[in-house]
Amino acid sequence: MAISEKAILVVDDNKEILVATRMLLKPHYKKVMTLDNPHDIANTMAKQKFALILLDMNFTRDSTSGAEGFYWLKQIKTIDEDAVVVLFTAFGDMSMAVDAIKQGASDFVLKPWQNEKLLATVANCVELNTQRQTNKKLNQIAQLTLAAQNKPFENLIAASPAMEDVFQTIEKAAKTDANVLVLGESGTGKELIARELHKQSLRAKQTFLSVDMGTIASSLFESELFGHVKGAFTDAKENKQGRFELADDGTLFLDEIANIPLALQGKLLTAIQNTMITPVGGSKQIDIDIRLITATNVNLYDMVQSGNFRQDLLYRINTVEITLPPLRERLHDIPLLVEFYTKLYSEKYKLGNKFVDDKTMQSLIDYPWPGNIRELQHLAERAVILSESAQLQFQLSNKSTQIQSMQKTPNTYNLAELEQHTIERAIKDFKGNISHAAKALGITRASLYRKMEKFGV
Ligand SMILES: Nc1ncnc2c1ncn2[C@@H]1O[C@H](COP(=O)(O)OP(=O)(O)OP(=O)(O)O)[C@@H](O)[C@H]1O
Repeated sequence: MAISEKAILVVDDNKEILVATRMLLKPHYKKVMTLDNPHDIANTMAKQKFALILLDMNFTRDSTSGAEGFYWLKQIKTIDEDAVVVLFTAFGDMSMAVDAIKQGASDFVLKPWQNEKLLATVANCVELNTQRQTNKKLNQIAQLTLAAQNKPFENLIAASPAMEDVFQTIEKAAKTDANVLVLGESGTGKELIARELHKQSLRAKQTFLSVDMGTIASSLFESELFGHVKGAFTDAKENKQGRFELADDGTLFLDEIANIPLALQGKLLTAIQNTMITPVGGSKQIDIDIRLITATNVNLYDMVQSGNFRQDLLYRINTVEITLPPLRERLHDIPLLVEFYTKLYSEKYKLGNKFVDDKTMQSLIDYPWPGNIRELQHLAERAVILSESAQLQFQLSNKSTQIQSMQKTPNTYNLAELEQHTIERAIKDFKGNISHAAKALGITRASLYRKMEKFGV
């Protein structure tokens, strides 16, 4: 067995015992210290961290009660609550053993001991100490991560003046239960803002439930939002709670709110107004208490004008409105975001330190970022993976070529080129609304994003 680096302390007033334990343990543990006076425990513990303390129960001659052992056990635990202590005595009995464990000892050894047994007990307890230390470290890391995540604006990178108003509105609105509508182009961070509002709200410890209305088939909208009862329709084999009920007491974030069909908009309005829902096929109303945050990259006011969005619903959901500026209007943020994501992906893929030279950074600041922060994030990830040196190269798509290619149908039979062209055309025709473009293309939003990434659209 390899010699362990761990330190062990033995405390006993019988010097023969100290010599015997030292001889037994020394071949296995690098540091074995002994004390014949328990009053020296505090000083010794202050100088050295021990993986295990073997402690005698009875220090005064003729004493058999174990009271002294319990006293010193308590002192050790006061100094270090994680200390692993094994008590030994010549007069032990089971009830004393149980008491010792209750008071924080990890194990109990009877004198005279069998060498093998004592070594096994020591090895087990040293392992216990290692586990305790690891768990403590993990807990600390988890707490720090949680604290970092819960710090206001911790995950939001923004230093540009254009974002100052946004942060101020979040601070004012978060603590109220007001409904918030977040507007902004695709990829500007609307969901992140919704999460920030929740994090700073009085509901922070409750659920934050995000529902992307762009990915739910319109025939399932009502059941997804309000739930259904068994037998309500062919596939309704069980009662199912809807998103409103699942988010009860917390925050419900409805992304791509413009995708809700007119027929359901009235039901949504009633649910918000009455703070009650009725599952599909059910007759019982259920009270709900949610904070509603909605988001869209479509101009809802235009939709109201064209009769595609109910004005009364718009006025219900937009008590507070937050408009996120596109990245091209947040020039100060571009270098910060580039650095943030470069570091993140270099660490994630363990690719060492990467950097962006001034000329490249300037080209990133000048680039119009049609896909906003999502695009920057993807390009940074790709640059980190593909760059052969520490100096990063970004593959920015050329906007003018893009616009030209959008206008002409390519004279080719190449399927990939035709696919790219159709995707670009759909995005253009639906004015950047990814949900609508994906729907028209007959694919999901996630798959459209993947294809956009692949073609550098
Ligand atoms: N201020 C920011 N700092 C760091 N990362 C950000 C910031 N804003 C957005 N991001 C990142 O950009 C990506 C897109 O953000 P998000 O999904 O919130 O955008 P969105 O506006 O909701 O997009 P969509 O309209 O397509 O749903 C996410 O990975 C998010 O973490």
